[in-house]
Amino acid sequence: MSDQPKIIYTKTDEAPALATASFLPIVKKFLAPAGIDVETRDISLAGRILAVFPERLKEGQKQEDALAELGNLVKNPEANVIKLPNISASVPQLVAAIKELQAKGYDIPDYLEDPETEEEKESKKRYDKIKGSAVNPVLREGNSDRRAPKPVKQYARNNPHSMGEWSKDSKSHVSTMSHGDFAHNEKSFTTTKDTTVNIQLIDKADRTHVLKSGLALQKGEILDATYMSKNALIEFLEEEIDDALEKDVLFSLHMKATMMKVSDPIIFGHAVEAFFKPLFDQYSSTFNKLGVDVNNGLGDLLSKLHDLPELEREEIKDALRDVYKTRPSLAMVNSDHGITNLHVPSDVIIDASMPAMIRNSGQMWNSEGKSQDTKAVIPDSSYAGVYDATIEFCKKNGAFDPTTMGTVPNVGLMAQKAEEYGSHDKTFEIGYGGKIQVVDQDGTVYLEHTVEAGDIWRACQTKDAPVQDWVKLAVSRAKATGDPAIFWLDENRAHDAEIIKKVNLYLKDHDTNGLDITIASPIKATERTLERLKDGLNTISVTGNVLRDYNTDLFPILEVGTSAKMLSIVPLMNGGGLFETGAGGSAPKHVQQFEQENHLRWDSLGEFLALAVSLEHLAEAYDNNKAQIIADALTTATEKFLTNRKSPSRKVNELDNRGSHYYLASYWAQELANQKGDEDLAAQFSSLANKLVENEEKITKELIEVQGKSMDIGGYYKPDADKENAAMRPSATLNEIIG
Ligand SMILES: NC(=O)C1=CN([C@@H]2O[C@H](COP(=O)(O)OP(=O)(O)OC[C@H]3O[C@@H](n4cnc5c(N)ncnc54)[C@H](OP(=O)(O)O)[C@@H]3O)[C@@H](O)[C@H]2O)C=CC1
Ligand SMILES: O=C(O)CCC(=O)C(=O)O
Ligand SMILES: [Mg+2]
Repeated sequence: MSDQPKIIYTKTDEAPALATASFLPIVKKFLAPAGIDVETRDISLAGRILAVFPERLKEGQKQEDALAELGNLVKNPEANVIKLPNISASVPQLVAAIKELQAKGYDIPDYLEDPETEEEKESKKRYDKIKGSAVNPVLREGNSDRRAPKPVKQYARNNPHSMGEWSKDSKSHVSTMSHGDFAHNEKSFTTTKDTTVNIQLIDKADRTHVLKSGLALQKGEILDATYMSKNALIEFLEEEIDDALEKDVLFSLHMKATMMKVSDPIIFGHAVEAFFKPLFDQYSSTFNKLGVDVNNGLGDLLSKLHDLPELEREEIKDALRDVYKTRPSLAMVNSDHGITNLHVPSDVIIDASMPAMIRNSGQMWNSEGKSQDTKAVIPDSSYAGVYDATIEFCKKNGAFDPTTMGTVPNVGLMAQKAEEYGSHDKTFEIGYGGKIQVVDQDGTVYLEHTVEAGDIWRACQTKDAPVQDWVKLAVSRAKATGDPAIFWLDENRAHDAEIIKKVNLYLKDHDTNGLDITIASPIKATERTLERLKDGLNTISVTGNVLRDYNTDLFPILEVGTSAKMLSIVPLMNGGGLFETGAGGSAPKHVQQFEQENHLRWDSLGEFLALAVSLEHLAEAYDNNKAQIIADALTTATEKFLTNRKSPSRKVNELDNRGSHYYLASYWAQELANQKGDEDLAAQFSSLANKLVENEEKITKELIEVQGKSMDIGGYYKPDADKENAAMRPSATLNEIIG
């Protein structure tokens, strides 16, 4: 380990990046007296794009590959990284970021869906690595421990967020496939030796197409493979579109096109085509000529129509209007601007979108901006049952009550790209019907499926060491809390059956005396957990990677209103710490509001919580008592911050993100000035505390006065740093105190 303790604070995108411009100077000021360096690394979407085209950029434009550097660091015991949410870019977002950078004078290539020259192919390859969820899987060299800290729960109990009422007659429901999907086609096995396999397709003419070669598998690793049948999917979508019309509910598709960056955009594209089928039947050749890519949503089609002569364009728009008349209403992302659920694949992301719907009485927004019962279409049935069970529970029991409900922390299997979220390089849209095989060098076939052209086939890996670490983490959380822990695993699912064997084996490595640790299928686990939750009881959900993602938005959003208030720790397998700030995303809607009226409603509570645990980790690793005292003071200050309700308001001309940072700083300095554990620190912080307290009125006035006007920070994906800093630090008085 190096002598100098260091915390890496990531620079990301959208609302969290704005918040960083205000909060980071405060962090640096408070950590310096303990000799702690705080360094930033740019892993924003724009930063990651620039980092991969150094040969095309001028000196001064080039950017280090910070993600690669951090990817190495997290395998190191000295890693201490605070990770804010970043954009997991869908193609429309990636293209928009490229355009902005090009306009700013960066000579980077276009993103071409169908590259022809070698150079174009190479550019696409680099962009495809940046696309989707490309940051988190690289940094997450550990499993996930996410929970609502006690003061956050207490705050929600005392100040409950709004919860939409549930009616027994609600028509809202989940629709999922009953055959032909990933869940039903899964096969799985555990390797008994280190080996290398190929994935190959033998077509009906007996030709062999190697889809992936040299895939290394470690002894004890679980490999599973499955596919989504294109025909079954389309049949399902068509039935559900008709059913939504008949039941008079909104049609809404819920996917994870960002993390499942290869499979889910294809499924999304099929939904767009199925929904607007009459349009595609009539104009498919025009759309082909225009290069419309349905996987990028209706938005892509509409923007490409601009390339047509006016007459032709208007004809198609009329035809589109006619289609809407014969279809069920679509759930809207933004009814004011006519943005539907099918416009952009990254607008409706299942982990956040389903809980938001459940919190809103099971309803989504229609084109008139009103709430309406909804059919939530989740094609693959592997995990859809969790939402179905929750919705049915709410119909029966009414909405949960945040003042009395319990809590559901999560211990998630995540390390080393576990399970589905690491499957992209092994996911293929099948070109020819035939047999797809996973085969080793000796010709032994481990897994085999018969597939048709257009099916989506994928393989997932789950290494053994992460499973051992996950079981250990589950036991340690169960011990620390005394709460029951349920492994959400379905013995009837091929992959889960392999995991269950390991769980039973590795539980024996631990003293589980007196602990309540069980295994139940996701649906049964949901039902049991919800019963307990309603009665004010806590249950740890121990899940695989996808349910980790789903549950850590679902329960927090019901319990405390948002997953931004979660403590989200990734104990790295090699001893370092990755501290994620909250469990949610980068809140694009907050940036829109900020640009319109200079009010940022982003709540940095997740950053405060992450910083405190990062400091505790550092204090222990470096035996640095000052760091521990600063961490304790931050924890107490955060509690006071909650009690005094200094979180940002949603409304303009009230305390926003920046004002909330002032209060945190003021409480933090007061705690440090008053503590007795380190006189030196107390002396250093006492004048700072006095200045912050004395200037409360002046500072908050300065911070609120600037609001109400539009704000331009010179870019969306790559704002102008000076403009951003000026915008996020508008109080001259506070700036002078913080320095
Ligand atoms: N860890 C990561 O890096 C993650 C990244 N993402 C990425 O983030 C982007 C947006 O994803 P999306 O699914 O819309 O989810 P978000 O979590 O960004 O937003 C959903 C809503 O949650 C509320 N919210 C989230 N965070 C905060 C906060 N700190 N303070 C107050 N409210 C908050 C907001 O509600 P309201 O509008 O009502 O204020 C927001 O609109 C995508 O690009 C996605 O890929 C998503 C998840 C995790
Ligand atoms: O990495 C991403 O794209 C999203 C991550 C996420 O939603 C989560 O970890 O909860
Ligand atoms: Mg998530």
